[in-house]
Amino acid sequence: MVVKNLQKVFFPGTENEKHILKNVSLKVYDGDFISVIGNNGAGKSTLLNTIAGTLSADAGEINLEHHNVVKKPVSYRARWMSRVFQDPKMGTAGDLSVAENLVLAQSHTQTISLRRYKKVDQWNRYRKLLKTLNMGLEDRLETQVKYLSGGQRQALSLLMATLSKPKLLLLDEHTAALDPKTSSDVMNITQEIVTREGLTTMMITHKMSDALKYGNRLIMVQDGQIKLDVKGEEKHNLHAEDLVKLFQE
Ligand SMILES: Nc1ncnc2c1ncn2[C@@H]1O[C@H](COP(=O)(O)OP(=O)(O)OP(=O)(O)O)[C@@H](O)[C@H]1O
Repeated sequence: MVVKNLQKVFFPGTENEKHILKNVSLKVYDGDFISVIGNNGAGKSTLLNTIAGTLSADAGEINLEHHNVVKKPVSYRARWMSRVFQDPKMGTAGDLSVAENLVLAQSHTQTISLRRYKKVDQWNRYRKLLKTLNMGLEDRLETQVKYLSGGQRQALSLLMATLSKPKLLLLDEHTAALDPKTSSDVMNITQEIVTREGLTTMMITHKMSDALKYGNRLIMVQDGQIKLDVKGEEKHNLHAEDLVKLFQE
């Protein structure tokens, strides 16, 4: 994905006019796993929202799979993108069972009927996939999702978001609402799925330790611009204190 000169202005032409994305350009390479950090209000979610299409950009380009999607609706971009939000309830349907949720996620790219999901091969496939999450969900295929814990539900959201192997996975503080142990479990699952499927991923996090530990690349957004963009060895050599200093500049 290539983002070029992306701009977002809230309340244009009024005294409250706010330039939130100031000509942001970013080249995301296939297989990049990017941690996105930055102060509250820096523009991280706005960046993800304009990429996903839930917010329209005021100027700039977003090139995805050789299409400039900047003016395309969310539904058009959704064929290439998946997203997991902070609230585990956002990515799953509480009144449907675990299996039914997986059918819905699969029907994103394939025609599959809710009535036929119990076919044995499908059922076994789901069981196998759920087992990889290590959250005991493989034995709860018929449980309504609203009865799962936040961690189980977020792990399921992650599985659903990645079932159709998106070209871009957007994680918007997806572990922020979880307790430390569950958050760490969900991060490990994230790492495993992203690596196994080779998914290109952008993950907003406020946890410096996660930003440093996970992914091959780290960007810091500050005041609507990309202040830091490091990868590989350079990222590996960064420490939390370096980031804290940058936050204060
Ligand atoms: N729909 C909106 N209308 C007006 N202002 C908005 C809107 N969405 C975000 N903003 C403002 O844009 C700025 C950037 O918000 P954004 O949510 O992108 O920041 P963030 O870096 O994700 O922050 P946080 O870490 O707190 O989630 C903030 O000042 C916010 O108040």
